[in-house]
Amino acid sequence: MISTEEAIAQVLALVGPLGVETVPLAEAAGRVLAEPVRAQRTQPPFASSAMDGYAVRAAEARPGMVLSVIGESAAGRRFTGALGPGEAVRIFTGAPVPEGADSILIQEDAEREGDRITVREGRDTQSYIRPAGGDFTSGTEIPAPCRITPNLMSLLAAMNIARVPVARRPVIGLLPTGDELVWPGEEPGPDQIVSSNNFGLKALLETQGAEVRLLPIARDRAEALRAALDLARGCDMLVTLGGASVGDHDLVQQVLREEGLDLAFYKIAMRPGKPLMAGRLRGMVMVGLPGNPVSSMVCGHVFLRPTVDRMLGLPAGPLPRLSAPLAVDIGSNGPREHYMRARLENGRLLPASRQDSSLLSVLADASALLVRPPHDGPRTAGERMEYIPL
Ligand SMILES: Nc1nc2c(c(=O)[nH]1)N[C@H]1C(S)=C(S)[C@@H](COP(=O)(O)OP(=O)(O)OC[C@H]3O[C@@H](n4cnc5c(N)ncnc54)[C@H](O)[C@@H]3O)O[C@H]1N2
Ligand code: MOO
Repeated sequence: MISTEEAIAQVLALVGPLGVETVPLAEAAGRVLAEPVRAQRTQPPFASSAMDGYAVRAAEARPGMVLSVIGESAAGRRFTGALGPGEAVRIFTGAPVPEGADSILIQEDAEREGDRITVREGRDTQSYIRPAGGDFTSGTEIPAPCRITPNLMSLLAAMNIARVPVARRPVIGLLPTGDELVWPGEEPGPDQIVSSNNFGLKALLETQGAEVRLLPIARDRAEALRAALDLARGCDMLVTLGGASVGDHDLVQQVLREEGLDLAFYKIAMRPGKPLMAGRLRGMVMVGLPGNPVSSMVCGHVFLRPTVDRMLGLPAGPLPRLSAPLAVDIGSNGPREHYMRARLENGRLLPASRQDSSLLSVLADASALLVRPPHDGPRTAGERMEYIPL
């Protein structure tokens, strides 16, 4: 059995970035910017007012001074003249500051009568002028690669970048296997359960930026697995679910080897996740996840999230870990690195009392995976331990 760290490195070595496509800005959210882009304009394009009020000369806007209002500058419609001595221009937020003005007198500090304003006592003396190019200037670069967050979307739009070069999304086929499985909404037979792993993983992979193809459930027969393989044609990655262990009906490895699977590894020192396998098959990366529902999801986090990142051209490696003190004493660990379902409570890590890899209710309640090295000795409450936030 290889270590989890070694297994992550081996899976990542099987994949690379998939290439670039251009999408309209409105479709770029959540994608990965694949190439640097440059601002097509300067923002603001002119010195603009940050407040509603009057454009004035600061030296003249002293308490008690009377100024005459000679026009108006609104956002989208500027005042075309220039400001002379003793003059003010009515101005609104976002409007261009007229020539000759160097300060905004906010309207709360001006008393207006007809075309005249009087400057009030104790006026706010901030200039309230946003300089041209104060946000960004034409040619400012957004470096790549990076995820296009909602905040970055606003910036790209403001920069007038209407078409965005993004990483092609990896297409991932999810193949549930097992005679016991039915789809959600179906009526399971007396010995059957609802296939859940593919739905959890679909959500996980889509959140990470992949496009998921839900393949039909393959029954525990070689022909069924072969037929499913045909349906996976065109995928960048095939993820099989279940059938990975040593039972008589665990056929995935045997059948896929017959179909050309070049296996990189099988079995890792990880709990849950021991029977994990990975390799290459018909131009796809193949990852075989264990069937136990929590094993599937934990392996999805630990292996598939970095793999999707790599295919998107992002920096990829083991998930970042944080550390926190333990809330309780825990006994020693066995030979596999243990990813314990845990909750963070008042900043302390509390492992769930039941760690069986079939318990989805425990996983759904967890906010962290407490990671214990192989053969870790007993630990006492208060000791700091590493965890992966979920
Ligand atoms: N003698 C041994 N038995 C087992 C070993 C072992 O080393 N020696 N390893 C155990 C470990 S650890 C795991 S993990 C499981 C993995 O088994 P498989 O990958 O072969 O998975 P299945 O046998 O097909 O299913 C296991 C379990 O998970 C349920 N399952 C499967 N697919 C789904 C799905 N899509 N949605 C929901 N639940 C699913 C399935 O019904 C079983 O209950 O093997 C241990 N055994
Ligand atoms: O390793 Mo299995 O994945 O513990 O349940």
